[in-house]
Amino acid sequence: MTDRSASKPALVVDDLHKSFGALKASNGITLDVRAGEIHAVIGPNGAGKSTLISQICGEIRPDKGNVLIGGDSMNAEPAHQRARLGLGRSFQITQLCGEFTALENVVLSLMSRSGRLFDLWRNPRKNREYVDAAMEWLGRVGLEAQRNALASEMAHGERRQLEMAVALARNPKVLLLDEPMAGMGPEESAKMTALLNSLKGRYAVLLVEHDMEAVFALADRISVLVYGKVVFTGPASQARTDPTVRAAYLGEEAC
Ligand SMILES: Nc1ncnc2c1ncn2[C@@H]1O[C@H](COP(=O)(O)OP(=O)(O)OP(=O)(O)O)[C@@H](O)[C@H]1O
Repeated sequence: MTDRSASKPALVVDDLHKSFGALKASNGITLDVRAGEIHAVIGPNGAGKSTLISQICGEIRPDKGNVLIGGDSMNAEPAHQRARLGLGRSFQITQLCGEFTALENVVLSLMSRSGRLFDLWRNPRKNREYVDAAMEWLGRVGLEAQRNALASEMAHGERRQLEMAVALARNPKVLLLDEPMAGMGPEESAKMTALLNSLKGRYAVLLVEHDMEAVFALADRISVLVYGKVVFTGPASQARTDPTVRAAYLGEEAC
């Protein structure tokens, strides 16, 4: 068995600062995600979770601090280059092509990863290699049977599963999951939790999620963000009982 604690972090966030006017949305955030680890970031509304993700992705520039992937600083890299260097993301609001089928969405993702988007003018389904690979990803997220369904006509939970297939098809090293359970009922949440559980150990995952049941079922470590500051980082089992966490966020939910 590999000793994960000894491995170099796949993602490092080092002293990140970001203000919007007088509001410090990130106030010196430092955390890391190790290879194969699910590290959940939780915190109350407005704590700065989305702002953190946007800075990791390169959509928002920090005022100060650094984001490193595999030990390399990303500060000078635009968002598309970070994606190319191994940063995958599933969005809080779905980003699929609604007029394309589930299969076509994954094929397009594979094409964009291989830099062959110039093939777009052709019918993407003609390309056997992409179609076979896309089918495999659809199988991994449990959507084989829905391959010909239009993304816009799929149920919310299925669209989120498809989004995961689209993100995974790009072969990310680090996966940022921004509220993957948002808008899901208990059944869909349980399905997504099972899917994320099946990915455990293969990717470095930073998970932002309000669904505490899912967080405690999945996370190896939890960081708690309050007013743009990390007030706790540690194993999920400690987060449940830590007095700072309980006072800041979990309250009676953790009981
Ligand atoms: N572009 C912006 N301009 C001004 N203020 C912003 C901007 N983006 C975020 N904020 C503010 O920064 C703070 C952190 O917001 P953020 O969306 O990162 O929090 P969050 O933890 O993701 O919240 P939620 O759980 O509700 O999604 C909030 O007070 C928010 O109003």
